[in-house]
Amino acid sequence: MEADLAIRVRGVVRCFGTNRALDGVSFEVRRGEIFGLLGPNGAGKTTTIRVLTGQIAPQAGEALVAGCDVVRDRTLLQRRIGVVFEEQLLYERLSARMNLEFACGLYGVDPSRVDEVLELVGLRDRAKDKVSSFSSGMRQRLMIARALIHRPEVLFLDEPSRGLDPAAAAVVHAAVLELKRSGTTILLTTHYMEEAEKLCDRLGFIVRGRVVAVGTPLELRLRHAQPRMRVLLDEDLKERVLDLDNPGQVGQLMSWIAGGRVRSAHTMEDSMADVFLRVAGAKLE
Ligand SMILES: Nc1ncnc2c1ncn2[C@@H]1O[C@H](COP(=O)(O)OP(=O)(O)OP(=O)(O)O)[C@@H](O)[C@H]1O
Repeated sequence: MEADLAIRVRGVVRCFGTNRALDGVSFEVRRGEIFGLLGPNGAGKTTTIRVLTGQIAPQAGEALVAGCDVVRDRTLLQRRIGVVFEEQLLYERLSARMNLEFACGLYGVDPSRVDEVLELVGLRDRAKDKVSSFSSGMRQRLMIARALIHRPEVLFLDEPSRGLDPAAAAVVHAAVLELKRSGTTILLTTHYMEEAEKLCDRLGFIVRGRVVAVGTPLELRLRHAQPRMRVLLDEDLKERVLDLDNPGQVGQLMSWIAGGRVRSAHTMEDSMADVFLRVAGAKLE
């Protein structure tokens, strides 16, 4: 695998019965980047993570993660990756510190690592508190801390802000960015487009088990965004949205301007959700 790649996925297929959950997934993640896999419910995000973390085997294709083949080198893979899934549990009646010391024991890591990971996720001052007193955001950060105990090269986060309010999500985002600074490669899944755009260096759009577009948020916008203009006419003050790629609509706008009928005209920026829908829609047609 090329030295600057942390993940390389080629043509991965995974079926559940007759359902092709992954239908030839291919993408690459560079070392040290935050890569976001974006897609609607059932697109195959969680299944991709389960394949890349060695939990289920692909039926075709290959995937390399942190230099390990996810099928042949599963044991070594477990030492090189960390995973946070929604359904994972913490020990509610134990303190944050004890949860992490327990994880140190599992991985044979010196307990002095606990303070480092607590610091990374901003939970050092809550170390002694029982998990049962933690908010959802704090639990999420503790799960991230636990996944980091053995200094994984690649961290997988499945829907890291699912169910969190914007303030709690922002704290989780800060922890993810801090990790990136420490050199960890992060692959996260989400269906929150705006969050992905803010947090990720590059995004992959996944639709029906295929990665249909990959790029930086800016690249995806430049490639797929549609220039539009919001126009208000003097006569009825009703807002009209014009597609500037459509010559007929541009002609219409010119004639309104020439006739002195335009009260105001503003260009509109597509949201990442608009960009996604355009790419996904084109692939589904
Ligand atoms: N263990 C399983 N058994 C049967 N079908 C499964 C299993 N896991 C996933 N699937 C199916 O595979 C497809 C992809 O599911 P997956 O959970 O990967 O999607 P997702 O993109 O993570 O969706 P969500 O955003 O809802 O979590 C879906 O059609 C799902 O029903």
